[in-house]
Amino acid sequence: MKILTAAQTRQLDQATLREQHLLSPELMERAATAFVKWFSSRFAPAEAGEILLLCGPGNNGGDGLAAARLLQRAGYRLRVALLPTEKQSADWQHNRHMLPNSVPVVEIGPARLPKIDPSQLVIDALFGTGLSRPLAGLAAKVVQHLNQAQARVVAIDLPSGLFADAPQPVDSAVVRAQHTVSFGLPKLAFLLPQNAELVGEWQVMDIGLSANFIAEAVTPWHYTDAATVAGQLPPRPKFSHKGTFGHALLLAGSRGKMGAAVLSAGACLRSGVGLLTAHIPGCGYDIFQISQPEAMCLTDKQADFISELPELKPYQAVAIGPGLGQQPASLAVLRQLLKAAAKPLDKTGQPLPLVIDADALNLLGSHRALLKQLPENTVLTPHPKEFERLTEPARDDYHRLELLRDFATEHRCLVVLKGAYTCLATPTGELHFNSTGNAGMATGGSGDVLTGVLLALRAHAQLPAFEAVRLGVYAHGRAGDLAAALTGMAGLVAGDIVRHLGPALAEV
Ligand SMILES: NC(=O)C1=CN([C@@H]2O[C@H](COP(=O)(O)OP(=O)(O)OC[C@H]3O[C@@H](n4cnc5c(N)ncnc54)[C@H](OP(=O)(O)O)[C@@H]3O)[C@@H](O)[C@H]2O)[C@@H](O)CC1
Ligand SMILES: [K+]
Repeated sequence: MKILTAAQTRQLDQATLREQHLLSPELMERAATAFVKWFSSRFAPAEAGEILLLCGPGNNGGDGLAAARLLQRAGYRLRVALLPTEKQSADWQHNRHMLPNSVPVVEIGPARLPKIDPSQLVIDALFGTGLSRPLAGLAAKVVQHLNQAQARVVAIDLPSGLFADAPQPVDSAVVRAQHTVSFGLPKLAFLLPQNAELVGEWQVMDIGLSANFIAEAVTPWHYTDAATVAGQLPPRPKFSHKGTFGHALLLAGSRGKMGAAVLSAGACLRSGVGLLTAHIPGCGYDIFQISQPEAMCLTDKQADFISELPELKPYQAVAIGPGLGQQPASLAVLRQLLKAAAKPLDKTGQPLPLVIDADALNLLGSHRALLKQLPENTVLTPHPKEFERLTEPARDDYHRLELLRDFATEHRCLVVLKGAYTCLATPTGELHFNSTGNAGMATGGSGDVLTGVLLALRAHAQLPAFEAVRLGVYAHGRAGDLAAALTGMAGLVAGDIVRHLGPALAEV
């Protein structure tokens, strides 16, 4: 699914009207109907009590007025407070005219701010994608008044005052919504941690916007959902054997961190790899062989950390990093690996697929000259702190996305920036936000599991690099969601994610 800018969203609106021969109030009616459908599925009239609808001057306010009419017809009680302005949009005027007289309407003034109880349900239809500057004056005052009231707020399309696709000036007034009900496609602002408390829980309602326009729209931003990855995992042919799905090598573990190697290996095995060999420090031999009998095991001459790179010929993909530690000898192994992987090992001429995680990323961060040696399409899986070590501290979430895009294009690699809506940056500068996963996955070992999944999918001969990583990120999150449905978020441990990888991959 694509994510468009606010400007593209307006063009999409117009394209839909032209293509479907609609009058613009008809599209607004669709939006309002979709909003009311969501609203009534969430709040019964008795629970909602008297709803306050805050209404701005543009089409967002128009959506609000149309929704007010539909809600009243559905048995809800409400009052409307209008933000005074010189001009209102044509569709606003149409819907103002259509609003029955039985709905009380008042005009807001500096000395006439609407009364809001903490228990009140407020619908925010002040501003949407047409926001052209930060809120000031009376509009800002209304937003501050609303936020102070600590009422339950449902925003139409966007929390008012929030830019859909651009950074927010510090201290600008933005509605804090518990729910945001948007139309057509998700907005970039919804996916950034800095906006989480403003947007609340969000959903996108389908209002039949032009599929042709969306297909042709150019955007670096994408959202990976179930439809995106459906059918992407190649079927396992009847006459396949374990060689068909690749032989993966995992370099992981050090004294006290063998769990990372075990989890990563388990995830790799559960993600369809043909064969897995792990190269681990000597101290981990019993731990590893007992807990992962399906994997083969090579032990390093060092007991506590990895100091040797095995012969790479047998392998179709290599992952390095989980629980690795940052010993100079392990750095030397990373160095040798990058050098060896860059030389094509087989007749395809492609470099050996690599997945780099955890301490291997930290080693890259402290020896940045090595970044120049990353083979094309190497997969890096940093969390924000690890990413900062590879680049620089980000001023805000938008700046971090810029850094991410620049890094992936400069080093021609696939970077998986982990977090809520994990963002995959590609060598061509696309950013793909993932839809699956939950806060229960913010737990030790979760990243090691992801590395194992990606290792398996990169070893798969029929999956191109980008598709493999996008699918792996999605399946990892989905496995976390399936696990959390059983354990709850607090009770979730990384091993639960491993146990649900099979069902998650079966779904796609
Ligand atoms: N596209 C779609 O798919 C669909 C879109 N739909 C709906 O339309 C919404 C977008 O509507 P919209 O374009 O009329 O913009 P909206 O946010 O209502 O405000 C514009 C007005 O606010 C003003 N204004 C701006 N900033 C301001 C500020 N800081 N302080 C004060 N004033 C400010 C601005 O004035 P100006 O910038 O011209 O000075 C103008 O008067 C969208 O969010 C969705 O709800 C659905 O109906 C159908 C499907
Ligand atoms: K709004």
